[in-house]
Amino acid sequence: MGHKVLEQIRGGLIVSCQALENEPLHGDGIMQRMAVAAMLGGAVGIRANGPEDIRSIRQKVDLPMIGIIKKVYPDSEIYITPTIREVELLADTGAEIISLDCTDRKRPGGIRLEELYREIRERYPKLLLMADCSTYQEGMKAAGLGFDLVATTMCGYTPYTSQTRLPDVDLVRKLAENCKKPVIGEGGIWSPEQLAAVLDAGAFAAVVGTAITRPMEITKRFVAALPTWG
Ligand SMILES: CC(=O)N[C@H](C=O)[C@@H](O)[C@H](O)[C@H](O)COP(=O)(O)O
Repeated sequence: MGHKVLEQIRGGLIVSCQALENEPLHGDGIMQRMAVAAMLGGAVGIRANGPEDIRSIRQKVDLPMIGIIKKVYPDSEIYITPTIREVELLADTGAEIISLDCTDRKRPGGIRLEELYREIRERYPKLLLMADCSTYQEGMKAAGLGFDLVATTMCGYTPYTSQTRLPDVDLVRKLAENCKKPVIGEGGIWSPEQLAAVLDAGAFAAVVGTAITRPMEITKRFVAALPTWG
């Protein structure tokens, strides 16, 4: 199964359709509609947050899904699929790929990434696992552990990486050249030109979220560009 899913997403655009509880587009089947729009627009996959959205999208969209659960624990900064509990919930949804934070930070309960990885593989051998990383070292480590896909998702979102040059095309290139796993360019892609640059740098596929599915953030960018008069 894994191989087929990878072939389906190769060279394509995956659209992230997420709205957290505090965001205007949360609930009411809106992410399902976003995902249908993305599919009709030519997306090859969908990234979604939480069992409810994943199941609802699945009813209308027959594309590979990257499932995550964003959950904040008091003892860790890691919030994308932080523990085995979120993996269990995601495995139940049938999402083909599960993505988890693989940054070099303390995990909830002090569990090490190696331990979590081993447990997931033992219990869910068929799942494809994607590593949301912020640096080259983290990506190489995840690839070495056996993650099926390595993504640049967290670049710019850890205290030791910077948002100033997203998308980090050089990071994509370096990982694609060295990690021997499909690399997913994700994070800060705002234009078709940037998407093309990420793929040109060797990404296997790329994820675009905010620039397509978060109208509040898109509006902010336009508003910020308004000339100030008077
Ligand atoms: C850092 C983090 O929490 N990233 C999240 C991961 O699921 C999402 O909020 C992003 O929208 C997603 O990665 C796509 O990236 P962008 O929205 O920049 O195209």
